[in-house]
Amino acid sequence: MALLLRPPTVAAARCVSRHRRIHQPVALRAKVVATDSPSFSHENPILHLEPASSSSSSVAVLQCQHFRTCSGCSQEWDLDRPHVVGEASRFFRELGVSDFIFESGKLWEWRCRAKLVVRGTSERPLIGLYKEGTHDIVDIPQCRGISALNIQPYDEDLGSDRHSLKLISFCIMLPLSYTCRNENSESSEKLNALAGIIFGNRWRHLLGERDFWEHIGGIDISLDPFSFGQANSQAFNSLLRKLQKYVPYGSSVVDLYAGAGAIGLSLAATRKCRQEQSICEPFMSVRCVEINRESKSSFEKTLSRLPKYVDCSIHWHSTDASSDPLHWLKGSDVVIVDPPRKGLDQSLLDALRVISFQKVPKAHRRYLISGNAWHLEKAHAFNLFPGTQSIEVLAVFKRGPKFSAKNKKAGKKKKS
Ligand SMILES: C[S@@+](CC[C@H](N)C(=O)[O-])C[C@H]1O[C@@H](n2cnc3c(N)ncnc32)[C@H](O)[C@@H]1O
Repeated sequence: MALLLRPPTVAAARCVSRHRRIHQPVALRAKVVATDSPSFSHENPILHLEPASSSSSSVAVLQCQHFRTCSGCSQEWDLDRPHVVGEASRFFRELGVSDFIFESGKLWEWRCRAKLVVRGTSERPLIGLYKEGTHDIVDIPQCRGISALNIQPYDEDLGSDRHSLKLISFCIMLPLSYTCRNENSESSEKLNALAGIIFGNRWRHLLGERDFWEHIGGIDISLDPFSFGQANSQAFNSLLRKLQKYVPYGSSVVDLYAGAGAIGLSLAATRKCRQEQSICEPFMSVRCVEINRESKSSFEKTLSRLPKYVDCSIHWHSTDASSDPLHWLKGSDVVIVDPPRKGLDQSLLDALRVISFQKVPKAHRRYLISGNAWHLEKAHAFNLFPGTQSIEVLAVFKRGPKFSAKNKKAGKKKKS
């Protein structure tokens, strides 16, 4: 089999634990990237895993009047240090990562996207989340996570920042997708007065700016209502910036579970695939693989706004990443995997093991890092959902077994 994943390859996984209460066990979801050279630096401010000082904990308090009733948040104190971080740290230490780091950004009003339920009456609408374990709506006008409900509507004359626009487009449109399935219904006509409506699997733009743009990871990213979009753009931006440092210039990247291609396209733009690159420099390519066909138009819009100097081969593939995954791994130096919460598809996991270390006996191929097929190199955690027990971890894997500093020294001596 001709596999072009050249050793030593790096893989990075973005893991997520989404647990409402701290006593629940931690589960991690992974996003994988594979690269050739581990060049990276730490330029962003990083919160290391040291006990939080009393002064910092007194500052990072949720102070939300809905905390007891709303199911959105599960941690009221130390928002900059979710309890789950300790568990995650132990988890990664056991896997050989001693310098697990956790980065926290905006702690309030960080949420740019929210799916809220609308109930109540037209005189007194209730907009919020279900009460834990019920179908009762908790109205959350003073929510500290999103500023949507306090925000002034976008004013063409006065202007408004991107954040306001974003909140309006997503907080108004998504609830309508739930209440208005029939385009010809009486209520849908009434709703036509609003900005945009989602009908089943399509949406209609009615007024205002048609396209919604965010500047993340160094590029303008277009997201329509059907494309996956991260809830915390600022923290996602930090994650992307970190990830970019692990991807060598000129890599062949495959972005599996790509959504609208935010990760793949930001790598294409930032890993310097310039026209004027010399003949001996490697040529970068990016393939985005996504099952949701609706994301393609967002991908194409983003592509159209990439800087002119980006001159690498970039392709979109509307398909299931889990069917014939080897096809996507072959010829890739970097594999990014950012699956939905259910995690990586088994077929892809199998393919990653097969492609990474062909000599591992079949019986040992139980986990990505078992049998020394891959080893976990780094883990950077990001506070993507302050107030909850959900963190996202960019985990970097390299192909083959981990060599200790001692072994590395010995190897170098031998070479010389
Ligand atoms: C967590 S989102 C990640 C999106 C993107 N990486 C981002 O950060 O914007 C997971 C994406 O995987 C897609 N997906 C789910 N199952 C898939 C499959 N079997 N093959 C390809 N894409 C899939 C979903 O439609 C969704 O867009």
